[in-house]
Amino acid sequence: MNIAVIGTGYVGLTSGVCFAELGNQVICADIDEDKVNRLNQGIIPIYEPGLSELVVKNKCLNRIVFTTDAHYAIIQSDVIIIAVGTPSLPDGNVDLSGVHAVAKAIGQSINSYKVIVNKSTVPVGTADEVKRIIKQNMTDKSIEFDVASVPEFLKEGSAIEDFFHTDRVIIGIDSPRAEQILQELHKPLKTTVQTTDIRSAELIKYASNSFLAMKISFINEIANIAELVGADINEIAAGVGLDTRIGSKFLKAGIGFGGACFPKDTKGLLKIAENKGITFKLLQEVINVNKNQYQKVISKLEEAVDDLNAATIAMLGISFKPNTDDIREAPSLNIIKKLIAKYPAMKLKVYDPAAMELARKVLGDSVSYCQSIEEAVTKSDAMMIVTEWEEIVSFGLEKYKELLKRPIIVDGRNCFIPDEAEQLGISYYSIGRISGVTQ
Ligand SMILES: NC(=O)C1=CN([C@@H]2O[C@H](COP(=O)(O)OP(=O)(O)OC[C@H]3O[C@@H](n4cnc5c(N)ncnc54)[C@H](O)[C@@H]3O)[C@@H](O)[C@H]2O)C=CC1
Ligand SMILES: O=C(O)[C@H]1O[C@H](OP(=O)(O)OP(=O)(O)OC[C@H]2O[C@@H](n3ccc(=O)[nH]c3=O)[C@H](O)[C@@H]2O)[C@H](O)[C@@H](O)[C@@H]1O
Repeated sequence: MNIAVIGTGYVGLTSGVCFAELGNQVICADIDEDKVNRLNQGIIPIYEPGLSELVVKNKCLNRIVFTTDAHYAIIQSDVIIIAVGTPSLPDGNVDLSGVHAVAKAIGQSINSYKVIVNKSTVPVGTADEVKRIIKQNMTDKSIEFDVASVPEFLKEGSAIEDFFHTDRVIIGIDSPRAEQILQELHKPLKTTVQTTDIRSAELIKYASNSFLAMKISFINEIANIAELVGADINEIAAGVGLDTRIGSKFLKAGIGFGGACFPKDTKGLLKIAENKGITFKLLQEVINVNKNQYQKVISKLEEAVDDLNAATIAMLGISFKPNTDDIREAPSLNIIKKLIAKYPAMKLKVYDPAAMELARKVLGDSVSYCQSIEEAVTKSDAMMIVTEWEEIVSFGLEKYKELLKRPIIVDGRNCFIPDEAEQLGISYYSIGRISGVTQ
């Protein structure tokens, strides 16, 4: 099948190259000239395991090309996937300007029957708007087209794995002709395909992300109770998760959810409801709990270190989760901002296996950047773990103890067992567990 993907970010690039890998001809278009130039040289603009190899392979096989020319991408293709960003506006509503711009471009360029697939996360009713904008901009009004909603469920850090082994494909559609094409396109994924009406598909995406966010805020609230009553949140999550009606995933307590999607999509759903006169109080609380959760590591650091203004603190992990360089809405940024404001003389040494370049752009010279865990931790008065990268966990408690000036670890991701830290003489503070403080 000939496919155009408009918007070559985390979703567009991943789905574009995965559809190419399945044997389709894919043209990826993006307005970011620099990104397209780099992709044409085989340079991948994001850190995503396995992505580079797949792009290089499919470029060599001439199954994927990158261009800034959306017109070219549109006229060459039978299926056009919209995968542009849909960030939050200051009032929490969703910024659809990118989606609208693509719809206009499709209307202006459409030359034959196309299926337009919206993969961006968009409020209910957007497919209708896309249809209207395309029609408005068509010169030959006799050309037929269909609009579908096929939301994306991949996670950053495991995007390729998630694409090929997704739990489900949701096809929101109102035309048998388009449905057949999209069934055919997704057939090689050998997964459950649910076809539904377009509006339900659009809402399935927000409901899914908000439900997962709710699980995280719920377990974080239980963690806060566990800490006060002397229980262990990891044990609790394991026990609760054994109930298959609840499930064991997304019950990891920590410093709250970040990233480009949960914070944006929970706010987005709140607005979708509000615009229909509904106050989604439960979701509002999910957001409220998350807003405070990052402060846990700060209060624990304050408890552990007397004079933070005179201290050198190592911070390990900046990305919003491991295996990505994405720092959008990362809890690390809030932690850093707050610590700097409260303790202007504190020396903050940061290290992340992949996100240093992006962090530098956002944080400037407000922190010291380190090339390695060793550099960050050596002679620091305490360290914080903010992202549970494998490199950071496998470094091991013994080595941390050896390098730190004072053996204090504030772990926002529960990477270690408190008793083991205590046995090594480390003052270990984690989330939802009794702190193994040694004097
Ligand atoms: N990042 C993720 O893990 C997931 C994201 N989503 C959703 O997918 C959508 C895209 O997200 P990301 O890939 O993270 O965004 P991104 O910000 O990484 O990429 C968006 C791309 O679209 C390009 N773009 C913007 N306007 C354009 C236009 N008019 N024409 C052509 N290109 C244009 C930008 O230059 C950028 O390269 C969002 O709605 C997001 O909520 C859904 C599932 C997973
Ligand atoms: O719409 C999207 O963009 C995507 O959003 C999330 O994917 P992603 O944001 O990449 O990453 P997650 O693994 O979901 O993690 C999100 C945040 O929640 C946190 N988290 C996750 C799981 C958990 O148990 N505890 C927890 O604190 C992570 O540290 C991270 O900050 C969803 O998991 C994807 O299904 C969805 O497609």
